[in-house]
Amino acid sequence: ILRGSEARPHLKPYMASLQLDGQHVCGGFLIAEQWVLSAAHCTEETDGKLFQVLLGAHSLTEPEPHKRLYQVRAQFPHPGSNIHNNKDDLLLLQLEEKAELNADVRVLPFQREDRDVAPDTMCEVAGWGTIDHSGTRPDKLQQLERPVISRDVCNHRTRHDGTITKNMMCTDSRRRDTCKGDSGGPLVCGGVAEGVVTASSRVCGNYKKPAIYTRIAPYAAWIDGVMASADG
Ligand SMILES: CC(C)CC(=O)Nc1cccc(-c2cccc(CN)c2)c1
Repeated sequence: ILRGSEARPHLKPYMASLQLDGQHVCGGFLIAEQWVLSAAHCTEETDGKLFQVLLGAHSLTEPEPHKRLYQVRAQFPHPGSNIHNNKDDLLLLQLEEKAELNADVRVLPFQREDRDVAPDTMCEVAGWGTIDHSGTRPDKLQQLERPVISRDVCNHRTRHDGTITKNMMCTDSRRRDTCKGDSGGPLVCGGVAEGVVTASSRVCGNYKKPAIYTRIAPYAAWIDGVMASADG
């Protein structure tokens, strides 16, 4: 998160840190006791290894009462996702066991009605992604409030030039923006997860490249189907 602020500790108890060998790679969030939603492109540099999922954390390094690292039983990238574009950029992770829910670990509901969030709506995004252009990583969760911008503005030829589909949404990226390592985190509008951070053009803080999110509502059936089939 570029030019955000430290989140109030444990006030976003749905936040997950997807880790490899103890290193934060991407964000995610708890959508059910045994399921975390994130971004498929986060698996680009994992060469087949499974993530570990840190829940209940504010600091990535300090001991905290309800902080716990969960093993992942299985990862389900959306079948339509690929490394060449941002399409269907969703990843479901089934935890090895149900997460222990408490004040610092809670499920976040996601939007199921497939209707665009109105432009200028203020939404919030959080993550442990880089906080400056030198790639400095924060130890503590950062947050940022950003206004939604219309798909037409986001698709302008000087912005994302028609690549934003009806399954994506955008927020203003002037100065304050999501960045590397924030992918997979939720865009929360009115207490409901409306989108999942995608890497889009992999530039940060440039107003000509608004932040892009995969809208969740169009994928509700896919999410329910995977959870139902894998839970048995
Ligand atoms: C395996 C993955 C971590 C690779 C990756 O995602 N790289 C990467 C590099 C630069 C910017 C970003 C990035 C993320 C989220 C939002 C944005 C744009 N606001 C950029 C993402």
